[in-house]
Amino acid sequence: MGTVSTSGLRKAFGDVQALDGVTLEIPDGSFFVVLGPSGAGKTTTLRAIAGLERLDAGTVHLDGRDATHDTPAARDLAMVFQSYALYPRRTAYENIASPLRARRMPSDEIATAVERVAGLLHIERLLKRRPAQMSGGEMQRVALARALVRRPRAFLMDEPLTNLDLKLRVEMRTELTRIHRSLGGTFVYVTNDQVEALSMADQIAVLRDGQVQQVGTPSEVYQRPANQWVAGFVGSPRISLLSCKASGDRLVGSEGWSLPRPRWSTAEDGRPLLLGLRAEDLSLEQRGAAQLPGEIYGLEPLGDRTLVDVKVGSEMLKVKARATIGGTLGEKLQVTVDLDRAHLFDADTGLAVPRTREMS
Ligand SMILES: Nc1ncnc2c1ncn2[C@@H]1O[C@H](COP(=O)(O)OP(=O)(O)OP(=O)(O)O)[C@@H](O)[C@H]1O
Repeated sequence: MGTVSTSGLRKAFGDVQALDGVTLEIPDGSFFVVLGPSGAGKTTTLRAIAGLERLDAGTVHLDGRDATHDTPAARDLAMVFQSYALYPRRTAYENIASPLRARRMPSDEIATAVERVAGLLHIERLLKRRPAQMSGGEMQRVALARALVRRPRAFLMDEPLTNLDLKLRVEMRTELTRIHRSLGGTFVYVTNDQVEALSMADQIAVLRDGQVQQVGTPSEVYQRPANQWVAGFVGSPRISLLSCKASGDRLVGSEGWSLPRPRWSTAEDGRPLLLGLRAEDLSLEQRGAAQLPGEIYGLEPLGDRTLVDVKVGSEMLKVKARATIGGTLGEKLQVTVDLDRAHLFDADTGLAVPRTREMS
């Protein structure tokens, strides 16, 4: 088993409220990602689970049992840090074997376990080398292998791919999800990289200023962000937001535009709203009744497509268009909006406007 739950974790460092009531239910066997910007409290959450942080309030339960006052060792969790923290004088084999040696496992069993995990991480040929003879990416794999060689209750990983170059990072994302599937343990993985979170997680908890903003599957967090902040943090390019109000069967923009009111919207007439539109839900092709008038402000060719900045009054939309799009700066055009995929947020609270049940 490897269920991890936290309830109302609070921790202040001087004036900084690093954790402000963090409650998480991490199911056994899940790949659970804690996502948030720098300073959100991700590392502190992980350290609290590991027993490395003295909490001001809150509890940590492991497999349903209160472990709040257990020592780190008694919790039986393996932690991988951003820095590899390998023993410099030991070979990769000895580094990976060290947690098993500490548990006095017989050496033939250790050899089998190290070979198995080395195979999983494709590092068989590195086993005789010392850290100084390895690249950063290789050391990172050895550090992961050292954590994965045991079968702890759960694996806690703090941005373990941060020090890798982009190509290796992308490869390791696939590797880690594959390893998770073949090992089947609980992974609690901290990152500030939303692509990493969306591509690897079963469940994502989005953290900001020590508070959980939303917990959900990657598609829930992306397609049904709980609030304007999550909508802006998850997704690249960033979601565009236009101020508007609902009025009868129309949405009326502060910049003078008007769109049919989305069928799913429960927004109250006259209340200040923000219409959230992702770049892929906008098009420069003329179809349908939902169109916004604007002018081209910028063109960013990305190879397979072009990102177009369109000015709508004083507000800006990012549109994902075909690579072959023509168009010149200042050109007037209409942007087609996929209203079923649009988002509405209350401009005062930032909370997503609830959707009618049949459209949710
Ligand atoms: N030992 C400490 N002493 C003082 N302040 C701390 C300490 N540890 C963390 N903090 C503060 O608590 C807040 C949360 O820090 P934490 O490291 O948990 O954030 P994070 O989300 O992991 O950020 P990053 O992505 O930059 O690692 C930050 O404002 C940080 O400066």
